[in-house]
Amino acid sequence: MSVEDIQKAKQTVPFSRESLESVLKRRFFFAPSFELYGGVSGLYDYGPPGCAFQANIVDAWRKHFILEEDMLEVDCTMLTPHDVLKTSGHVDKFSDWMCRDMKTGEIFRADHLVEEVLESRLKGDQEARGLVKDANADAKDDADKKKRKKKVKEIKAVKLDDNVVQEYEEILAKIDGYSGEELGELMVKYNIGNPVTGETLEPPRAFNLMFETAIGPSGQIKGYLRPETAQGQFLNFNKLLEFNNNKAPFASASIGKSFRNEISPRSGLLRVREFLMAEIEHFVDPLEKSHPRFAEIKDVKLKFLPREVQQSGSTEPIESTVGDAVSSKMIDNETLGYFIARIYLFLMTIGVDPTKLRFRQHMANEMAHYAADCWDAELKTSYGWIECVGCADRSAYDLTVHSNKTKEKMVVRQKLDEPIQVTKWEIELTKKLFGPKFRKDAPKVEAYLLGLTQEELESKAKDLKDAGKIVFFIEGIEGQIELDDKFVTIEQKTRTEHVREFVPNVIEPSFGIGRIIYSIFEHSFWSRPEDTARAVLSFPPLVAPTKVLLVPLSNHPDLSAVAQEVAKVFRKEKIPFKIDDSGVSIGKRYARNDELGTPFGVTIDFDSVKDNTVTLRERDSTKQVRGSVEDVVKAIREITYNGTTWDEGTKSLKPFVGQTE
Ligand SMILES: Nc1ncnc2c1ncn2[C@@H]1O[C@H](COP(=O)(O)OP(=O)(O)OP(=O)(O)O)[C@@H](O)[C@H]1O
Repeated sequence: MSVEDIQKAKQTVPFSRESLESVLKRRFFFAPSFELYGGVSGLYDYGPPGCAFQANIVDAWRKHFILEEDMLEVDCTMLTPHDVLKTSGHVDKFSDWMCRDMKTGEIFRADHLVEEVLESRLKGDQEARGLVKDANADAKDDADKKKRKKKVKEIKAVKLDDNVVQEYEEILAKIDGYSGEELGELMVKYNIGNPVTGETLEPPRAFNLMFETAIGPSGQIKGYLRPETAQGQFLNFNKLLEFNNNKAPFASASIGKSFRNEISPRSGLLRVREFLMAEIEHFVDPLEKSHPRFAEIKDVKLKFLPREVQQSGSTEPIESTVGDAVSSKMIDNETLGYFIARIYLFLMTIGVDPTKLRFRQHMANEMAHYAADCWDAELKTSYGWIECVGCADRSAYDLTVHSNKTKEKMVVRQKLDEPIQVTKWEIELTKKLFGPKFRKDAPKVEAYLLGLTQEELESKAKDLKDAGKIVFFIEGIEGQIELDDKFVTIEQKTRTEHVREFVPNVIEPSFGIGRIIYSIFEHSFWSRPEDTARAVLSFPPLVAPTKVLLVPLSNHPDLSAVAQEVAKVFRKEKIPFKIDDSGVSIGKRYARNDELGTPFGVTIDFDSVKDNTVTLRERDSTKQVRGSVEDVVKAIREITYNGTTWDEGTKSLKPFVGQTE
């Protein structure tokens, strides 16, 4: 069955989240954690097919990025001490805006609340204008009708003024960029309160999303569960640079769990409190952000939603090649463009629907102040457009702040062809005076002064000149420290340098694996038009949890014996398979596996006993071909792992019209 045929089937039987959820639950792809105890929102366990699917996606990610790009993988601890996350800015700024209903105690995430309320008012407006089709037109049965009716009831059909519609649309296009204060103003201006009771809510206040903990029995080391894997990679920068023979650019990568205490996690796997992330930190010269392999991807055509389009209140993407997007400066630089294209190619490999993917640029107020540019790969789901991969140019921020805090240089040294004259602030210490004055603290004070940045030295030089002394504090040393020019001199000096030192900039593609997994569930889910109860998950064979369903036609011992022989071959070839020798009809057995997304069925019948041939069935088209076990296994291997098409992979096999579904 071609992609077009599946699209047609999807149009005939519209997507239903309830049906998908029922399949995912029934087949135990994932389930709420601690269900027996009532569950905790935002925490999920993956079952066998979910685990296999996730493992295959991670494997594809590792091959697509780490192997293909020769990245340096690290696996860092999830427990992070306070100082690290204080320096990175997470302790002070990693928060969302929450508001509380003083009467009911309910808590809402302010931006999501504004978004939901305005969206539902716009839907109500559409309905009042007669633009919404009868919600029950394609209801499956009475129960379905009831469910829909309940939903429709929640949306009040109220016509809005045209200018209000425009204001709402503009706000929604910029919803990710508002501050708490701005959200509070919007809530007052548009009378947004508790959506059920209408009660006014407290003004939004910042809620830090990190889970706090204490490390060690004394509880004295304050720490957090990491909210991203990035910090571990930054802190290992010097070791990685050395491992890479001191050459840049290079990239590190890490796959692991991150934790965020989301305010109100309600959209299944899309917003959870513990999730698997795969992150890349590509360290690049700030003056040279071209990419040696850019030519390979420059013709990739993508849908972009740049800042200017969003500012105008539109959500209509622009189609452009990555090459044009970089040369027109829509994307800041080649390396960022290269990664955006590689993200796209990866998402295509694992089964994302290209018509439901766009790259949205962050608005200026949505980006961290240090970021040079940032694009999100957003996937369309029944929950709307969801950010699944962030791709940011974080400039030199992270390495600079950690280096300033720890006084450890984090720089790349590049030998220059021609020496250059460099003027810098330099500090000199009269060390023999430090011992008597500071005793055991002398080394600490010296290290502090020698670690001052150029900006700090400039300002201290001014203090020394104007006030005759410098004044500073050091953590762990009591009181303020004052030093005059007998202890330190700070001067600008010009020297000839043969080596250039620079703090690399970081381009960071950051993948939320769970969000991608859920989006693929939605993108690959459809029902057979001839029997709408028969649902299929059309995963690409590469990532499908199980590749083959092995089905003996009956329980006859001769067939079981052949099945065991064929199973041995799959085991040897390391092709994940399952035998289904349950007594149920072959159609039922296939239907069960369509729901698990198993791409191939291999059927064993009485001819197999005679001539060692088997039937190979393709999940989507239900096409069947026949050949020797050896040829069938070869075809499965080619199609699954080498990306060969069905027609190409099975051309040496004979078409087969035999067992019916
Ligand atoms: N609560 C979550 N549950 C699942 N995945 C998440 C969650 N938060 C972030 N991610 C994933 O991690 C990736 C990188 O995180 P990033 O900090 O850029 O997200 P974010 O901008 O905070 O997301 P959002 O605005 O949706 O909360 C996201 O693209 C997403 O795929």
